[in-house]
Amino acid sequence: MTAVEARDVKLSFGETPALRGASVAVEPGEIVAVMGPSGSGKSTLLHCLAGILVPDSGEIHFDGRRIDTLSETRRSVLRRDRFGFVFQSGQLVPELTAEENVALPLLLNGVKRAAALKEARPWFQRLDLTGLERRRSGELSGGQAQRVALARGLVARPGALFADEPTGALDSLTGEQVMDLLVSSAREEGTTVVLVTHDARVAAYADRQVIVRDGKVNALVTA
Ligand SMILES: Nc1ncnc2c1ncn2[C@@H]1O[C@H](COP(=O)(O)OP(=O)(O)OP(=O)(O)O)[C@@H](O)[C@H]1O
Repeated sequence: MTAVEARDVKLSFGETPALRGASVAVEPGEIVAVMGPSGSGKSTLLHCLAGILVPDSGEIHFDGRRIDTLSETRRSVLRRDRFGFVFQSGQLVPELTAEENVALPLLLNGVKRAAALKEARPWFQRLDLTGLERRRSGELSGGQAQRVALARGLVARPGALFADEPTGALDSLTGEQVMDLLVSSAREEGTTVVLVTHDARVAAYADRQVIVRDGKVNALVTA
């Protein structure tokens, strides 16, 4: 059984076809990098796989279950309970401390504040963020903020982590540190990862790379 799968997915924004029959199947625990030129449909594919966008046709499956036919409410519950997300930058809540940001998915899942913060704290050591628990996002470097975002993406032990250019705003050394930690944490947790990047060095951390071109996944490269 695949963990995350798109079958012949088509999606247009008005007159613009973003996906023209995209298929990809990700195994449980696999880390797949989605590469391809700008505008080829990478983010749209990620958003379809994560149940954010609903394709015009085709199917999306998670853990053997079709998810594109679920209601918006059920998809949003699925995203909250089973998926983690890391985006390019700026996605921490500025009013919250770093540890509150990490605890956020647990709080949204109904975990009590003290218990959520207790679960959040070990991630600071794991992701080399010790001492930064009480800082707000404005007081963190770009790399620190991305590691906080990564901790937040993984804290609720999601079945799948969806990352869209998670190192896009970082210099290459900082980006590699974030990727190292993303890959090692995902492997320890057995989390399936779908990662959009146009950086070949970032994609090299994945088990497998797929290339999106003109809205189709038309090339497979084994890393
Ligand atoms: N919300 C939207 N409304 C209209 N058109 C959109 C929207 N989102 C994406 N598109 C169009 O769909 C196509 C695919 O976009 P997408 O963002 O998936 O590409 P991408 O490969 O992720 O690009 P990039 O690498 O530049 O982020 C592009 O032609 C884009 O202009």
